[in-house]
Amino acid sequence: MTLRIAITPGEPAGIGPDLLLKLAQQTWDAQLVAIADANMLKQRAKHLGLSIKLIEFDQHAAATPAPAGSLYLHQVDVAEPVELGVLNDANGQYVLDTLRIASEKNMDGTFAAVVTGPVHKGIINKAGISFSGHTEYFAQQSNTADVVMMLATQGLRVALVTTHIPLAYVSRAITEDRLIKVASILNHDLQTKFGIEKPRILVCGLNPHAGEDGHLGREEIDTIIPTLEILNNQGMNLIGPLPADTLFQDKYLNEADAVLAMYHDQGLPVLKYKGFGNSVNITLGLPFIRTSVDHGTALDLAGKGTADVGSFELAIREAIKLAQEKAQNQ
Ligand SMILES: NC(=O)c1ccc[n+]([C@@H]2O[C@H](COP(=O)([O-])OP(=O)(O)OC[C@H]3O[C@@H](n4cnc5c(N)ncnc54)[C@H](O)[C@@H]3O)[C@@H](O)[C@H]2O)c1
Ligand SMILES: N[C@H](C(=O)O)[C@H](O)COP(=O)(O)O
Repeated sequence: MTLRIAITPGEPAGIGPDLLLKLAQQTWDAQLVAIADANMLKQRAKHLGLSIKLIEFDQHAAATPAPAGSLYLHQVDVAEPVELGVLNDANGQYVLDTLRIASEKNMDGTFAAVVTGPVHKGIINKAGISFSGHTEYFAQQSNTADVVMMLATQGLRVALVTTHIPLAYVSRAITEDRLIKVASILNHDLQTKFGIEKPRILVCGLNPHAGEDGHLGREEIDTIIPTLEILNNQGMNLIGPLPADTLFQDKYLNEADAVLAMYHDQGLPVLKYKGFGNSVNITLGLPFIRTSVDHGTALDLAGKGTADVGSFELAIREAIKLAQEKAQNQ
């Protein structure tokens, strides 16, 4: 059975459309459907010297993969013409509309997964729409209280307790409740989506040297250690809290299935240093499959044809793989 995968190229002035057009030059083992503006894609293809045939998406027709050099399209109009590398808040609503449609059509079963290209959070907010990231947006749209951001590259998976919040709020956001929910979703999805029977998860402390017995902060003693105890008593295999500056060594990572970091810039710089361009962002805990790139809009590279397709390609491959496994298990 051919599965349908929604693709949102993201910010139209960034590299998302370039990468999708490049990837549409090959054939895929799924029906990829771009949710985007046709004229914007055609103009970008022309600029990049790529040939592209856009095929109107009909969800009632049989799902078939597009031939190389073509792409199924669900039309969403940009509000204003797109200038390469130049953000325009008039198109903020367009970006959000592509995400809303992808979400709705994953929820109703039209698509088996969504792969998202990079969006610019700032310009969406400048357009008057409160937006902190796809992870939070899809959670809200699907009425899911708790989801987990996990990025994965060869040999390393990093999941986050907190995502796109100011650093000043992180300590307050690390509660027993949040830790239990995040660790449970991570543990469950490592078992069900990645086939790991009893995941071994390394948990970072929040403070330098995991708080140094309370001398450098008390979150470990007051919240993290007691919560890990509760979860380990329930059968999980959580190791920590460990000092985040030294846990990212092969001798620890080789024995682990994932690292749980307390906040965005504790875990992701390590992951991206190891695997930028070869990593995938997966939202765990959603009622549908969502993968994404490991990079942003790279406005400096839009239209140049030099942006690396590696992460977008991996995100599509991972979405297809997860969707095929889900279909087989249903
Ligand atoms: N998945 C997403 O939607 C996502 C992910 C990360 C950042 N962002 C957003 O992107 C915007 C810009 O963020 P940023 O400047 O911190 O990060 P960025 O990833 O856009 O750029 C950082 C650097 O990496 C380079 N780079 C990025 N992608 C590349 C690629 N595919 N090939 C080669 N080089 C690449 C850029 O040229 C730049 O030098 C922000 O609004 C941020 O929130 C979105
Ligand atoms: N935290 C992600 C990263 O650094 O790659 C990125 O901001 C995208 O997050 P969403 O998938 O929630 O938009």
